[in-house]
Amino acid sequence: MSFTAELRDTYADLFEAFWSHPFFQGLLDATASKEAVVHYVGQDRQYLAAFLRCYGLGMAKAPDTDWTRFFLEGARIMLEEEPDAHRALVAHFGVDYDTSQAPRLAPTAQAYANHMELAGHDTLGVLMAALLPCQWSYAWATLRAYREETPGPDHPFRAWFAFYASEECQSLVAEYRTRIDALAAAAGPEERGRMERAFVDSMYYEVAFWQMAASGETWERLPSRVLEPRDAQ
Ligand SMILES: Cc1ncc(CO)c(N)n1
Repeated sequence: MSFTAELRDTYADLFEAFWSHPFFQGLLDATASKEAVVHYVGQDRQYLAAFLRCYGLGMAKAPDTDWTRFFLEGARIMLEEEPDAHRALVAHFGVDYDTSQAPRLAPTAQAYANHMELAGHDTLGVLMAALLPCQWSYAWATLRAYREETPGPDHPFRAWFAFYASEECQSLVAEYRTRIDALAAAAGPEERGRMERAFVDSMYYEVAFWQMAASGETWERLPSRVLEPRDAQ
């Protein structure tokens, strides 16, 4: 079995948690609240900016121009096409995409971005393993949505589902997997272990990102005793 097929198998529970999270299910049955969706889009916009910086770290590691082109194409899709998927989410609530920006990443989203960036200071294989869940979880879950209960033409978030389930996003995942499988096959057991860890942590953060959106997590929502510590005893 390939490295990524083994990851899929071993961490099937995380894929299921991603699918069944109430926020994703709320997008699927179109019951997600305006507040949660707008919070999600504001955070995700900044998350994607962080992801693009990781593509920059990948470019700095590219062993040849084939890899450079891979990162370039991934960045192009993220810059030019993914924002339209976001627009489709907030448009349903009459919210303008450009005004749904968050001033900064919430703790969970920041932790995820930090994790990916740190992986960008390890090997190309570790970086790729940390980036894979972003592409894979969305492409997998939206394709499953199409197979199980196709978001129809009247679905308010149809364009969002259609983007991630598209042939373009599916083949991007396939390409990520081919490249990661080759890197894993060439890596020693220690590096492969770090690749697995990087992947699992990102999968965990993908589920946590839904929770961040659903709960409206921000730094400001920390309990007041943390923000305003009492005098030291
Ligand atoms: C947090 C997160 N993960 C994955 C994707 C898919 O690109 C996204 N837009 N946001």
